[in-house]
Amino acid sequence: MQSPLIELERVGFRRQQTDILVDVSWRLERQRHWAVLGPNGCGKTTMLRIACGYLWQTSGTVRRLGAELVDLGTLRRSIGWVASDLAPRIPPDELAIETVVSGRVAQVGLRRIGELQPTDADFEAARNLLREMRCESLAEKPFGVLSQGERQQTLVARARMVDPLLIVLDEPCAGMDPGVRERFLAWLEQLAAAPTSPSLLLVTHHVEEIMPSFESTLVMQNGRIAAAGPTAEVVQASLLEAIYGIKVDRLEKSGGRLWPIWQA
Ligand SMILES: Nc1ncnc2c1ncn2[C@@H]1O[C@H](COP(=O)(O)OP(=O)(O)OP(=O)(O)O)[C@@H](O)[C@H]1O
Repeated sequence: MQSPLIELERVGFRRQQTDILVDVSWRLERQRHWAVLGPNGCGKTTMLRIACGYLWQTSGTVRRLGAELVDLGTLRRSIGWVASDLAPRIPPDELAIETVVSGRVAQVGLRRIGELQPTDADFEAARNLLREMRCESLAEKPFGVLSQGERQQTLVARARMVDPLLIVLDEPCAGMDPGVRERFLAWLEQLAAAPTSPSLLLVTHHVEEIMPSFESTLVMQNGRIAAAGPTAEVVQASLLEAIYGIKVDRLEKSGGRLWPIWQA
């Protein structure tokens, strides 16, 4: 049996006399998709940065790709990180296809790469990815003119250039209007349901963004795991009320998704 992609065992993270993560134990199996929920500042990003080897825990054990010590190069090629701090760093005049190709060397801005010149094969691979992900039409557009949804699609394609085992999407729908968001989520669901998809971790503040293929959900509160398991069991009105401190009138199911109706 293959080892889990990531295993956290009683992980803690402490900074400036403050416990940011406490006793976090969680396991991400290969080819599973998880959603991560939790109020602002509860430790979601910190936990994922530790899980992906961008930050080191101050207590507990983390196994990435089945080992406590993994070569950082291997780790970077195995995990794609798509977060809001990435898009502003992409040169606006860079073509989307170039942005995707830049994922090959995990560097932002293809034209700054210098010695590591991309090959025709890299461009072909990038174009194939965009085609497979049904966004080939973006290829020749400058990154700066893409919509929020198209930017996220391009960044996911970029993350896939190294054929990662896992892609982390940290609030990918932030700032999207409802139409852009729904189109992006439909596209994400197609990707998640495809047999070639890497594991996907979706951090979100909005329960309705948890698409049906995200069968598991992790909920954090105050640096601890409040619940983790099958989405349908974990995402309950009582839990949402407890973590967000606001009444839920009802939780409706539509299109395989859960939609909380918050009480005014
Ligand atoms: N290096 C650090 N030093 C001190 N405090 C930190 C550090 N990193 C994170 N924090 C604090 O830890 C808490 C958790 O931050 P984190 O970014 O993980 O939360 P989050 O759940 O991702 O929040 P959001 O939903 O707002 O993005 C926050 O209060 C943050 O200010």
